[in-house]
Amino acid sequence: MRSVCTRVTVCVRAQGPRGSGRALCAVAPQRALCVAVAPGKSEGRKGAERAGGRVRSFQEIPHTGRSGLINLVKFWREDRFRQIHKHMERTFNALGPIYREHVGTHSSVNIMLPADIAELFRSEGLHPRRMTLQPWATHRETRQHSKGVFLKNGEEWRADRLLLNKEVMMSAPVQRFLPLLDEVAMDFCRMLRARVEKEGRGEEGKRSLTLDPSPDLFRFALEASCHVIYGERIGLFASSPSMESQKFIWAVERMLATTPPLLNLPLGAPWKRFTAPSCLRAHDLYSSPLKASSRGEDPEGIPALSSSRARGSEAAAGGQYTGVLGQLMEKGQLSLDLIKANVTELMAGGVDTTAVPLQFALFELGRNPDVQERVRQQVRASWAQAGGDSVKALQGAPLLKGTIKEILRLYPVGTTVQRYPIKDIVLQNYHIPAGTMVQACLYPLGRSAEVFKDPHRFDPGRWGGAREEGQSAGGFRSLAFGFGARQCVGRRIAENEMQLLLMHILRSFHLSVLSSEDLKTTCTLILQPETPPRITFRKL
Ligand code: HEM
Repeated sequence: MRSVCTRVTVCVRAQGPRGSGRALCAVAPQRALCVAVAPGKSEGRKGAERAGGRVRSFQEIPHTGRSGLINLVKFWREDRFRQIHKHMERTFNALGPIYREHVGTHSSVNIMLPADIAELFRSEGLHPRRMTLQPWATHRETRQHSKGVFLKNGEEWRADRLLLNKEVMMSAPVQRFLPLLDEVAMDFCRMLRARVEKEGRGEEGKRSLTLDPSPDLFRFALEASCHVIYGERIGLFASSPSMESQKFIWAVERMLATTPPLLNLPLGAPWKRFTAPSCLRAHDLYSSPLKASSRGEDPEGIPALSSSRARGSEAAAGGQYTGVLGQLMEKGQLSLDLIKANVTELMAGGVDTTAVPLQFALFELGRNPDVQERVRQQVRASWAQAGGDSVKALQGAPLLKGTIKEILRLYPVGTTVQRYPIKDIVLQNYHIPAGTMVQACLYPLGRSAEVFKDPHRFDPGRWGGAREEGQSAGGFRSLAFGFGARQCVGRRIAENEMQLLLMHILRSFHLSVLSSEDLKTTCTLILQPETPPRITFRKL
């Protein structure tokens, strides 16, 4: 063993509301400490070969400090939770492509190279237990979660997930809900155009306005999710949303706000806040359409949504699309409790996950005018060819898809994807026992020069056609939505929602930013800008 001076890293597991393997909050204390590093630690596969074919033991994996307790204390004291992505990047640079972390009672093995990630996913690892967000979840379940009890990807989960996939992942339902997303995206642009015209500067018809679009993007994502999930608009772009919509928005906001603390500390104060009367009311309200429909009576408080149920059956009879909820209820294959759970999870997972990458996308397009123009040209050509049909136009503009992939490469919403291999595996020629928590670290992967040519360049074209980097070298480079049976169930909603919005924005506005400095980012539940970027929208 040799030893090098590096910073100690501490991590804790914090699974996201999407079951998304929001993996780590970590800390790199400022004081440099000496940590043991195994031979060959930074030499990757070459080092492994030099070990003479012997598979090295788990203990030999380079690590960031042995005492979980000390690490945990430092972790809290130094408040490094928020810089976990940067910390991981630094640690890989210091220790090589695999390292262990130990904090409190949690430990993980971290990897970042596509070949290792492929090996991990092929090993059919178990997924961290899907976090139970529903208000009707028992406290016992949450305790189990905190103790690290994990469910297998068992039959019950799989059956539930396959039914859900039929409503949100497969091509036929996606084609049916695309117009719903498109309607919201067009409304967003209409609203923004009116605002630029009213509040902007410059001559009429060419005015520009600089603003922080994050609150509007949040409203867009919430409105779009509701439209797809409930088949109903909640009126967030209306000049004055109805009282019922306001209550619903409040309920969703409360649910989103009270969930994150639970993920790290399921017991104690955060749990009390989560179950506090006001919050429970929020949850009740939030799920009341379902509760009421299960009682066979009109739900109180949310006429907009209750009427949607009534209209839903009429619409269904007329062959109209009734939203994911309507479809699940009509088909009746899932119990009402499971429908509630899934709808809650879709709502919890579907708002900031898309609103935040859209902030990054507007920023990157704004600071890369040439790229912006290339994407716009393609969008315009495709729009003209599609005769103004948004859904067809999307297909003819692959740079939009490339833009989203590129944004998620540079700014992955969840910084890691986690698995527990069900059998022993070998990574970087180290033995990894079954049941070890292994994390694919997406932020360092996306910014690695070993994996991407010129990784800091924003280049949506790198994902297109023959040049597609993700494919050309064996894949496992674009993993923001996870992988396999457990991949993000909202993926098709998210991809299409973001692409449609960007398409309409690029048709309507030229984007620029005041400063092209890199954005400072922070990792709370998801990776986001420390301060939302201000964007200048100039009417085209
Ligand atoms: C850019 C947007 C998004 C990203 C990057 C993202 C990312 C992820 C990731 C990494 C996972 C875990 C996958 C795995 O472990 O293999 C996940 C799971 C999940 N996501 Fe997303 N997500 C996004 C948007 C959404 C949206 C819009 C929804 C809902 C409409 C959603 C709902 C979920 C749910 C319910 C799960 C758990 C699935 C399961 O375990 O069965 N996500 N997401």
